[in-house]
Amino acid sequence: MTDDTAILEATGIDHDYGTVSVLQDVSATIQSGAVTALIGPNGSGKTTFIRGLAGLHEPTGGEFTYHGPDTARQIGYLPQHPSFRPGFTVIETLQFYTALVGADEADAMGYLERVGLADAADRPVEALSGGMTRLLGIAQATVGDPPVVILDEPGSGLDPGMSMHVFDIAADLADDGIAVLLSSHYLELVERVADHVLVLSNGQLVEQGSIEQLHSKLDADSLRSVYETAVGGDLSTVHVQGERA
Ligand SMILES: Nc1ncnc2c1ncn2[C@@H]1O[C@H](COP(=O)(O)OP(=O)(O)OP(=O)(O)O)[C@@H](O)[C@H]1O
Repeated sequence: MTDDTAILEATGIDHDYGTVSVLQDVSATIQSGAVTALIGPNGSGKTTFIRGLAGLHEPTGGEFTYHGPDTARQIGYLPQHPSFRPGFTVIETLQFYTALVGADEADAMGYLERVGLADAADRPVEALSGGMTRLLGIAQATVGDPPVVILDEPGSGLDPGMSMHVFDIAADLADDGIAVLLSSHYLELVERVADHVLVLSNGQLVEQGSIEQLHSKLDADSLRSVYETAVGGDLSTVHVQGERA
């Protein structure tokens, strides 16, 4: 993995909400053919950074640069709380998204099969459980085969088997050459699939590297131990940025 494969780049990103600064000078690259994991405590700025990478909001400072091919869809995105327009079935919903990116509607079932949701194809989206809605969100993020797929907490709300399955999907996408960025609190699963890890704490990138590099740098034998050393402080308190916590 070298910078030659960097497809998405964040340079000196600052993000403020009003007077509250939640990201400070964050720089990172996302590589093709690799899973990059973004980890950090609640409120550390992961979703804010991810939404910026996905082009959903402008940073206060710095810039995001996309270096990839000029495809119909460049970045697929799973939001932290996916929701779909009621009144349509699962397959109709995915067919809508495939049509939107100019892909073949007949491919919709393939995207559903990949996330294990084919049996729910004819179910109305409002009848899906929380976990099934997230799986549909992951399928939606891959529609049109974008070269970058960004998944905000893909394992959240899924049972242990399905969360392992979605991390395996992320690894498979990377094996196919896609740049995958995911955020997660499931450190054991991150450790299993991530090629590169970004550790965000209190709005700053405090560590980054491969699992092996982080183990060796922080003299740690697990990602959990890397996390605890890198994040430090009181792990049982949410640090509310801009407030005294
Ligand atoms: N729209 C907003 N307006 C004001 N503050 C916001 C907004 N969105 C997020 N924040 C604040 O920015 C900080 C970072 O939030 P963010 O959602 O990026 O963190 P996170 O690392 O994704 O957290 P979690 O792991 O809990 O999902 C938090 O203090 C949050 O309250």
